[in-house]
Amino acid sequence: MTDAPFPELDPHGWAALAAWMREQRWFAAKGSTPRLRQVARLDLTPCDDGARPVTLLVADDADSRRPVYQLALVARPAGGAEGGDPIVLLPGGVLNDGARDPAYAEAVLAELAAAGAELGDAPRAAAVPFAGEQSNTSLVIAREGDRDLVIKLFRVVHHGENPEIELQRALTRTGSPVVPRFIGSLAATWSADGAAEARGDLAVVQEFIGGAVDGWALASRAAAGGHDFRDEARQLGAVTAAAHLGLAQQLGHVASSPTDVSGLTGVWEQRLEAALTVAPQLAVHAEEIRGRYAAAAAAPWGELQRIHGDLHLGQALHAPDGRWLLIDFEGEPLRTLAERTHPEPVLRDVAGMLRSFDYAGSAHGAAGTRWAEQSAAAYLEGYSAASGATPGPPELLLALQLDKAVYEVTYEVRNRPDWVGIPLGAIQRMLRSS
Ligand SMILES: Nc1ncnc2c1ncn2[C@@H]1O[C@H](COP(=O)(O)OP(=O)(O)O)[C@@H](O)[C@H]1O
Ligand SMILES: O=P(O)(O)O[C@H]1O[C@H](CO)[C@@H](O[C@H]2O[C@H](CO)[C@@H](O)[C@H](O)[C@H]2O)[C@H](O)[C@H]1O
Repeated sequence: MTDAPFPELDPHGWAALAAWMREQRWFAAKGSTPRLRQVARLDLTPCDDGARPVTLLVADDADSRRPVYQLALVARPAGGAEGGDPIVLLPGGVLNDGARDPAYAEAVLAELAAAGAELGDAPRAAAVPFAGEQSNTSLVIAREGDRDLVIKLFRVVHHGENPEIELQRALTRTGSPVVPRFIGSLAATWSADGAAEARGDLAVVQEFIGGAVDGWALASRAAAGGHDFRDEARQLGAVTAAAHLGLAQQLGHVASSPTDVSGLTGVWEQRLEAALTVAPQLAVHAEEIRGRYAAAAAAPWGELQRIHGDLHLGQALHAPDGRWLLIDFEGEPLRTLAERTHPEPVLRDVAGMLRSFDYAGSAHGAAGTRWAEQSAAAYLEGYSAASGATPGPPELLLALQLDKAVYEVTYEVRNRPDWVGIPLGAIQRMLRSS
C-alpha cells in the first residue's frame, strides 16, 4: 500500500467508521448510529514511512440537524505499531484514528508551514491527545527549546470563519499576553447539500500553556476551602478589560443605536421564551424578568464591540507563572453564528464571569454565597481599574446577568438537569435584591 493513494472505503469500512464515531465524546447525536455521507476529502502530506493522513468531512444524514463532522484519519501499511487500535482494517493496511496516530498532527503542521505559519525549527515530540475534558479534540506537541503547541481539531465544522480563530488571532496581533499565542489555522471547502459550497475552519494551532490550571478548578477549590480569591479575581478582571481593549482596537467599536438595543433585547426575550418551554418553573418570574429587560433597554448602553461571548471561569487558564489567559472565544454553543459575531456591550462578558463566581460558590451554603460576592466585587474592581471606567449602567449589568442565568437554565436542563437549581436560585435572588 506504500505508494497507493488513500483507499476508498467499502460499505464495511463505512459501517466500522460509523460504529466508532458513535462512541466518541464529540459525537452529537448520543445513542444513535450515524448515516455517513462523505462531503469532502483532503489528502494531507504523506509521511516517509508510508502513512497517509487524510481528513474526511462527513454529513450525518441520520441527524435532522445535518451536522458535518471532521474525521482525522491515517491510513498505514499493515504491520506498523503506531496509532493504537485501528478503526478499519483495509486490504493490506489499517485506518487509524488521527488523534492517536502522531502522523496526523505532523501533517497538519506541515500544511501550516507550507502556508507560511511561523513554527520555528525546534525538535518536536510526537503529538499526544489532550488528557482533559473537552468537546473537540486537541493534540499536544512538546518542543525542545521552544513553546509547546496544541492543535485543536473542530469536530463539527460550520460555514464561515470560526470566531475562536478570528478573535484569538486579533488578540495575538496586539502583542498583549491575554491569550495563548495564535500560530495558524487550517480551512476547507465542502458541499453538504448539492449546490451550495461551504467554507469553514478545521483546526487551529496555538501555544500550549503547560501546567496551567483552569479557573473553574482553581475557584472551586478556593470556594470549597473558604480561601480568599479576591487577588486572583481582581487580576482576572484586569485581563478581561485588556482583552476587551485589544478587541476594540483590532476589530473596531460602534456607538449603540436604538436598533442595536432592540435587536439585542429581542434576543434576550427569545431566550426567555425558549427557557420557559423547557423550565416551566421559570414562569412565575417571567414578568419581573421582562421588567428588568425594559429598564435595561432604557439605559445608556455606550459602545458595542466584539467580545468573548461565553466568558466563564472554565474559559480562563491560570498559568504556572500566575498569569491569567482567556481561551475558547467560540461564543455560546446554543447561539447562531450571526448572533455570536454581532457587536455587543462588553458588560455581557463581565456578567458571564459574575455568574461563574456564583456557580463556584453555590455548593457551599452561606459561606459560598459570601465568597462569590467578594470574588465578584474584586473582579469588577480589577476590571474598572484596568479599563479606567466603571463598566456600564447597573440596569444593563443586571439584565445581562439575568439573561445569562436564563440561558443557563436551558443549558442545564439539556446537559446537567441536577444543576438547574443554580441558575434558578440566582434568578430569584437577583430579582429579590433589585
Ligand atoms: N492553549 C492552551 N494551553 C493549555 N491548555 C489549554 C489550551 N487551550 C485549551 N486548554 C485546555 O483544554 C481544555 C479544552 O479546551 P477548549 O478550547 O475549551 O476545548 P473544547 O472547545 O473542545 O471544549 C480547556 O478547558 C483547557 O483546560
Ligand atoms: O465551555 P462551553 O463553551 O462548553 O460553555 C458551556 O458549558 C459551560 C459548562 O461547562 C456553561 O457554563 C456554566 O457552568 C459553569 C460551571 O461548569 C459556570 O462556571 C458558568 O458560569 C455557567 O454558565 C456555559 O454556560 C455553556 O455555554
